[in-house]
Amino acid sequence: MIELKDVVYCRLGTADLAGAEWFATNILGLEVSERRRGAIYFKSDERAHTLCYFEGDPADQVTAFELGRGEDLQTAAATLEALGHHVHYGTREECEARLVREFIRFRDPTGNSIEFVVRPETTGRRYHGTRDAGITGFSHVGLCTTDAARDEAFWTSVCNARVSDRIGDAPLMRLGTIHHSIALFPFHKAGIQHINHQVGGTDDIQRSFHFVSDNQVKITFGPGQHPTSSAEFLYFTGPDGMTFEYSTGVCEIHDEPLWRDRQFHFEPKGFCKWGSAPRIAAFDNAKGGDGQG
Ligand SMILES: O=C(O)c1cccc(O)c1O
Ligand SMILES: [Fe+2]
Repeated sequence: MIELKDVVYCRLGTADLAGAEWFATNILGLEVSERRRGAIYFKSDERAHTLCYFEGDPADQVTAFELGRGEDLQTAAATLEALGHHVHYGTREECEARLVREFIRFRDPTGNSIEFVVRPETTGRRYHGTRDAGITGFSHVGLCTTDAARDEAFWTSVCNARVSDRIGDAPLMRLGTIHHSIALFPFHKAGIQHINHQVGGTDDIQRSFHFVSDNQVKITFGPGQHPTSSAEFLYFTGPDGMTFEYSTGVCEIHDEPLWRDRQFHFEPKGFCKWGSAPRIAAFDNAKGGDGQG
């Protein structure tokens, strides 16, 4: 069993690095932690970085998870190779570009590019964005899946993810006590479906609803409240069509052996208690999988 501790960063390719920086700082509210040739690193909490935009193909999207120790990485690589995944060992330069000691990269069964990393850098310094979005930290990622049952089995039997709830066939899975760190949404191709940052409270969600729409950024869902995690949320569209979510009040699961995953409807009421309807293809049965949005 590959023991994942947490989701640690996303890397997103873009043809417009300056535009991505503008959005990440002025709309999303992240802090630039470092600029390097062809890449900008963003901070959202005490970690050295939780998002990196780099000059490249927008289809080049990576999600990274932290593992315990170097030995665990060797074991994980052997497990993945035995299952037929091609595993790439990060070179020294690639490790430096990710602020980690070691990492491996492979593709999940859908084809999502995944990195397992050891000893990602932290700063011990709090994050301070120039726009006060109230962000308390990077929290979860939604990945596209072309076969939810197959990919759920990968994350829960090859790795240690546990299903907290399902919306239709979409599993929301935890790695620690937070309701979910990774979620899988049926779609016709691989990719990061959304990137979540937690914010301090309802005020931040409401303030961002106005701020984001006043700045001509497309709001695709919310404000609303998820019946699953009970988090209040807002979704909007970033560079290259990426969906970003703010949420607050995500529940924690502490009764680990007793918790039973619950089944919710894959329709607006399974996604929102307040009556908001998603305008996000992978959240919509009618559109999911046909490639729109
Ligand atoms: O927080 C949740 O429960 C949730 C549910 C559906 C989709 C999401 O992105 C979520 O974060
Ligand atoms: Fe989410």
